[in-house]
Amino acid sequence: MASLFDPITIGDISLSNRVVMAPLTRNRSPQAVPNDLNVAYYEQRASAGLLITEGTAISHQGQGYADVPGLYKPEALAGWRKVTDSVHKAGGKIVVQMWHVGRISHDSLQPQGGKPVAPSAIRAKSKTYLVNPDGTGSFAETSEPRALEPAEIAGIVEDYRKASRAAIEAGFDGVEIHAANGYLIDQFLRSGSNERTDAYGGSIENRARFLFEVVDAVTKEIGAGRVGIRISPVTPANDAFDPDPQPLFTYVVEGLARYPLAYVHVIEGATGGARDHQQGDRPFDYTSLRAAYAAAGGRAAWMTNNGYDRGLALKTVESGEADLVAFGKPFIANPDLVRRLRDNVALNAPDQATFYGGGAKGYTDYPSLENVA
Ligand SMILES: C=C(C(=O)O)c1ccccc1
Repeated sequence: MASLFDPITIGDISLSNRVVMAPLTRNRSPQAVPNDLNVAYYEQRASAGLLITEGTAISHQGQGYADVPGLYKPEALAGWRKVTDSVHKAGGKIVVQMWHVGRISHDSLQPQGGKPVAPSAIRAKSKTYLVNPDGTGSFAETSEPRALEPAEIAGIVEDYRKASRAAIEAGFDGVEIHAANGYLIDQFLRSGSNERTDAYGGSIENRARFLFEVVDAVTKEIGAGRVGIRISPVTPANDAFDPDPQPLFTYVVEGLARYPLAYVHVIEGATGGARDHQQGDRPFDYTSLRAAYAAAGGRAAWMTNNGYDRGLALKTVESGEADLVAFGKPFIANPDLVRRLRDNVALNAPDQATFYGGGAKGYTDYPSLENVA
């Protein structure tokens, strides 16, 4: 029977424990370039079995929020190299979450102030984070997107491939493909955001086509053992919707089973919200999802996320329901979360007011136990 604190090897990546820092957008990398404050933030949390970086844009077009990092500028890759070197020196492992936001963006953030791109020209009822001329941050309505021309899609797949190569060259142990939370790949998957009538729309197979083109390109480029993928079958985040998620995501995981991936990362319920959130007329069956993955030959580690506390995480790993558990907000406020979970020590409470934007306050100033001893 495995414990949350046991080592595990996921694909080509050996981890010292099964506590994962979930990707957390913090909007503290102006010009999309990781800086020394970001280095300190990740280094402080290097005792995690695995760090997954905040969403990191694969291209300027894939950028949807102010001050999030990228993988598409040489200076950004140099900044990430400082992060990966410091995390490795501290004994940690880190993968970068590769992100294309699709329609969850704003004209002011897009190349030449153009429209964000999406499977279809359907505006999301959602908001994005902008930095005002006076430096203050605020959330604004996402802009009306334009539908991608079929000929443009191969270029975005190429951007994922290039970003995955750049990630390895910047010292990352691997990448996570962001296929969750109503961003571009998820926009293709869900019928609520994909009304295409070409080979990328309509049937489940067609709506999943873009996802598998990305998985194919990235695993061929850096090896499947360095690739994880994040999915969120029923999240309503960013206006994501599909009335029948069970067959859709069963098809997705059965396809993922063809690749010897490092891990599959599943957000259970509404991201940051109710674990029992459902879309359509029946509760989503996560046990069946994993069973379908295994029945199709899938052997990658299974990582779960969303609203886990210590007790549920211990039970979930000990029961074998999951191999790893990812924690978001608890890692914001507890750089030494692994030690606190292991020793069953009270957690610092996160300060929601400093989640997005700003500097060290609410970012690198949360105390570790050694600071308070
Ligand atoms: C990358 C995000 C996600 O996956 O939901 C994100 C972006 C902005 C705020 C919170 C989360």
